[in-house]
Amino acid sequence: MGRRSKNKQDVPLPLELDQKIDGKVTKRLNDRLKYEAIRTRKQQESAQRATAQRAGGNARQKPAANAAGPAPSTNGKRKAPAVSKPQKKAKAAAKPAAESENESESDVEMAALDAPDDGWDKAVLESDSEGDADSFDGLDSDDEEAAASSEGAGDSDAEDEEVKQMPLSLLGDDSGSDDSDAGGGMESYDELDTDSDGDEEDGVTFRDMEKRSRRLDAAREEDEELARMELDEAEEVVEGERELFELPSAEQVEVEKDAPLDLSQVQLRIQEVIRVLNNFAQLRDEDKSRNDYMDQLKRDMCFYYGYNDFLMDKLLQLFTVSEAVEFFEANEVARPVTVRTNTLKARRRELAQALINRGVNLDPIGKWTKVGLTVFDSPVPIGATPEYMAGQYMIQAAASFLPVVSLAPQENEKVLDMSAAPGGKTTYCAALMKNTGLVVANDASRERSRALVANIHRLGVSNALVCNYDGREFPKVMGGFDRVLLDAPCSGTGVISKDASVKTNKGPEDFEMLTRLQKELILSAIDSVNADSPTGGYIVYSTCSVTVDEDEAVVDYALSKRPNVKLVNTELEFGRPGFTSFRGKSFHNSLSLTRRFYPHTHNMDGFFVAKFKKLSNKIQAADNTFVVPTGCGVKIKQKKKRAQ
Ligand SMILES: C[S@@+](CC[C@H](N)C(=O)[O-])C[C@H]1O[C@@H](n2cnc3c(N)ncnc32)[C@H](O)[C@@H]1O
Repeated sequence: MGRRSKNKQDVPLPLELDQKIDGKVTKRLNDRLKYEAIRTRKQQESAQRATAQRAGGNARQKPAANAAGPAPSTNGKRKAPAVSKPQKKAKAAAKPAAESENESESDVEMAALDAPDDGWDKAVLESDSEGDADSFDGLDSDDEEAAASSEGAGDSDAEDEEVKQMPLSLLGDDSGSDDSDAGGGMESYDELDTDSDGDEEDGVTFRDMEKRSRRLDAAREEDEELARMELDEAEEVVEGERELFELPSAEQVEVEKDAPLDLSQVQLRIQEVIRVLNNFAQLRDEDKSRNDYMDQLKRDMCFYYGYNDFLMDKLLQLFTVSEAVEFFEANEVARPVTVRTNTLKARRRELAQALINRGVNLDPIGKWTKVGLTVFDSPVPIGATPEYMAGQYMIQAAASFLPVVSLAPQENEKVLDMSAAPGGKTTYCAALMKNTGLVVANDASRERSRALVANIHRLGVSNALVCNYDGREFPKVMGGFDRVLLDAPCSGTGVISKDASVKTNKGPEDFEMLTRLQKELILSAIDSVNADSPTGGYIVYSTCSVTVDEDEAVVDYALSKRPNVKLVNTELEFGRPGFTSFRGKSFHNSLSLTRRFYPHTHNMDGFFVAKFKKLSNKIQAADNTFVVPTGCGVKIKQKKKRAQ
């Protein structure tokens, strides 16, 4: 079973349901408990502030509740906060480290709690959003470019309105495609403020807004700091009072098999065991080994998070125990919904405006992509807007952009997407190639290819050819590609937040079968590329799995079987280097050029990307002959190398 993820984009559940899912305590509930005391205190503060303001006082008062220390628990004793340090870290890590500026769910809640009670800011925000539709209607792309190029000189109401609605980060980025940047856009609210007569008529200027906003930010930061201090203090007290943690006896373990503890108790034990493991010399029980603690931890984490033993073992091999918890926690939270602008049909700025007009709350994904948007919430189904129907965007996970960014297909090239359905990457390739050249979109599954064809039509792709071969046969069907993408079938351990069944539905045989297939496919992908391509000669291998067996081990196998390729830089700006050794096994040093992406560090699906350059179409065989490999070990002998 395990904990279930809750999509930030979902309609919020009623509180009672939200707190208990599958009868288990969720992290959300823990967060709520943690912040309950703070919320109560803030309400008191707010009331005090209002009283002080009514009495003519201007100064921000230090909250009395805080001066008195944290709110006492019901039994009058200080209690440890419900959320562990590892969880706090996980929460912080769930913020996109590399680029995105999304707030985590509970951060958003905190921000809401911090909102002043006077309603002023809310009123301003509401009136802004009411103006959305008018301000963007009729703004065609020419107007938009003119507005952008006049940089700050705009004095029309429409421009003022536009600036109020658009996220600042979009204002400075008018590219709409990966390779162009029209620049322009307003730089800051200060500039805008120079010509905001219309707003002054309403008694509110942008400068006012900005000042108020800064004051509120400062107040919020102060509050957050106080809350942090309180929590740390409470944790320290508990730390000091804590008794030595004892592992359950063998009998207790047996009893728990039939009558498991409730989730909050298991969660506490997980925290305790991690605390011991992280300070083993000091906190261990002399009679217990590290393995004893690890065994208990695995049992508890399997139960708490709902993984099978096999996958739990595999994942624990990847991370330290603390980081493993961060990974598991991140898998309980849905990744942000992201869309890719289809630059064959729209520019990102225009698309963003159209969606904002529909009340969609969005932002660019990050600096690394000029076509991605994160959708925070939407009053309309994001997969059913007129813009979606018109093919202006694809709903696509941010991590799924990465293999295509790395592949970097060029105009007029011949590109193979070896396992293409449902077509997120095929259609991105076509867009980067501006519908020129040829994209062969292959997938072994005819069933899945229906969605591929539908997406190709919807997005207006006209340079794609769809086929249904087993990728392992491909070199015998067609070859000479400038670039090949192999987004391989995999176990999906990077996308557990989307598909929790991955936690339990794979065992050792599945991994064996998958890795064999991946190894055969990667050789076919390499053999399908023309090393003499004037513009390319590249292969990108990607998976949405984080296991080394499916990632580095497959790439290392390819390097050993195909000495006519080498790994090159993925050209991706972030991501962790791949492993060059793992559990006593060494991989080729160049594996450090591959990139790993994790939900808990990058707030995107777990992904792996490796990029090869093919150096020659032939390889030298052991018997000194040169062969042109054609995938899966089928070789055509070439003439013997002349004796030296
Ligand atoms: C990770 S998905 C591909 C996702 C796709 N690249 C995208 O971005 O939308 C892997 C795909 O591999 C296909 N597949 C599985 N075995 C295959 C094989 N032997 N040859 C080609 N495709 C295969 C599956 O049908 C599945 O659609």
